[in-house]
Amino acid sequence: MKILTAAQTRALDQATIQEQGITSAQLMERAASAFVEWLSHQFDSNEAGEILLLCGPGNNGGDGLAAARLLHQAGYAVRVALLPAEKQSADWQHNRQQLPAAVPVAEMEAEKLPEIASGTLVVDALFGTGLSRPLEGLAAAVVRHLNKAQARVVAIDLPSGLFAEAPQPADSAVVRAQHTVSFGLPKLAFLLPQNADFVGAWHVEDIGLSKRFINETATPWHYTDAAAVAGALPPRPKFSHKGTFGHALLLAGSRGKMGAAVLAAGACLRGGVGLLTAHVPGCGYDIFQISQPEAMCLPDPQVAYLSKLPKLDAYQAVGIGPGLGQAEATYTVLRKLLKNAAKSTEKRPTPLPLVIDADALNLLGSHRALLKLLPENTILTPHPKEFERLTEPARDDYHRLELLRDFATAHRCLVVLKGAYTCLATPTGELHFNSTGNAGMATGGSGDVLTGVLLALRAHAQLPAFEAVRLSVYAHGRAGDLAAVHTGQAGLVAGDIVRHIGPALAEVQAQI
Ligand SMILES: NC(=O)C1=CN([C@@H]2O[C@H](COP(=O)(O)OP(=O)(O)OC[C@H]3O[C@@H](n4cnc5c(N)ncnc54)[C@H](OP(=O)(O)O)[C@@H]3O)[C@@H](O)[C@H]2O)[C@@H](O)CC1
Ligand SMILES: [K+]
Repeated sequence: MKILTAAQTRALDQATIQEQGITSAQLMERAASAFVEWLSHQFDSNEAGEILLLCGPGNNGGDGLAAARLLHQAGYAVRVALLPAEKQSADWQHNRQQLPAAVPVAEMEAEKLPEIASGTLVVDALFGTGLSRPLEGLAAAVVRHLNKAQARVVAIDLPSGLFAEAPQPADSAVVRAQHTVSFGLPKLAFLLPQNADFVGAWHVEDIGLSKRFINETATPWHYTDAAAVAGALPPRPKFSHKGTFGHALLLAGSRGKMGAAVLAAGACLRGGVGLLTAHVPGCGYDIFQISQPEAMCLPDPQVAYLSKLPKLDAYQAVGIGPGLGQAEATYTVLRKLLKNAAKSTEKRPTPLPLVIDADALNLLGSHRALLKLLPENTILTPHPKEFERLTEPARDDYHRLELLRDFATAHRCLVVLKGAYTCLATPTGELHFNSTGNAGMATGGSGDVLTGVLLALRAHAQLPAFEAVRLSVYAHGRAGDLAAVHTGQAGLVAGDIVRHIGPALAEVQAQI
């Protein structure tokens, strides 16, 4: 699913109106009906009580006025508070005229802000994508008044005061909504942690916007939903054998952190790899062999950490990092791996696919000269702190996305920035936000599991790099969601994610 800017969204409205031969008031009616349908599913008229709709002067306010009429007609008790302005949009005026006289309407004033009793259901229809500057004066006072009340707030399209794709100055007034109901496509602002308290739970309602316009409009931002990955995993041919799905090498573990190696290996096996060999420090040999009998194991001559790089000829992908530690000898292993993976051979004309995680990322951060050795299409999986060590501290979440995009394009690699909406940056500068996963996955070992899935799907001969990474991230989150059904979020551990990778991948497997 694409994510568009506010300006592109306005053009999308216009394209829809022209293409479908409807008026802008009819499109507004669709938006308001979709909103009212969502609201009435959520709250019946008893639960809702008297609903207060705060309406601004533009089309967001127009949506609010149309919603007030539809709610009134559906038997809800409503009252409207208008934000005074010099001019109102044409569709606002149309819907103001259509509002039945039985609906109480008041104009807000600085000294006469609407009373909002605790628990009141408030619809925020002050400003949407037309916000052109931070709120001040009466508008800011209304928003602060609303945020102080103990109200249940549902925002139409965007919480008022929030820009759709840019940061607002610190301390500016923004509505804190429990729910945001938007139309057609999600907005970039919904996906960033710094906006979580404003946006609340967000929902996107279909209002029949022009598919042609969406297809033809270029954007760097994408949202990976079920439709984006449906059928992405090729079916396993009947006459396949273990060689068909690649042989992966995992370099992982150090004394006290063998669990990371075991989890990554388990995830790689459940991710469908044909063969897996793990290279682990001597102290991890028994641990690994006993806990992963399906994998092969090469012990390093060093007991506590990795000091040698095995020959790479037999492998289709290599993962390095989980539980690795940052010993000097291990840094040498990483440097050698980057150099050898980049070399083309007769059997392998392109670089050997690599997945770099955890301490291998920290080693890259502390030896940045290694960055220029990264083979094309290498996958890096930092969390925000690890990413900062590779680049610089970000001013805010929007700046972090810029840094992410710059890093992926400069180093021609795929960077998976882990978080609630894990963001995959591609060498061409696209950003793909993942839709699956839950807060239960914020637990030790989750990242090691992702590395294992990535390793399996990168070893898969039929999956190009980008598809393999997007699918791995999606399936990892989905496995966490399936696991949480049984464990609850608090009870979820990384091993539960491993056990649900198979079912998650089965959901996205192409059917023939
Ligand atoms: N996308 C869709 O598919 C559909 C979208 N629809 C809806 O339309 C909404 C967008 O409507 P919109 O363009 O009229 O903008 P909106 O947010 O109402 O505000 C504009 C007004 O606010 C003013 N203003 C701006 N900033 C201000 C400030 N800081 N302080 C004070 N004033 C400020 C601005 O004035 P100006 O900037 O010109 O001074 C102008 O008067 C969209 O979010 C969705 O709800 C649906 O109806 C149909 C389907
Ligand atoms: K709003």
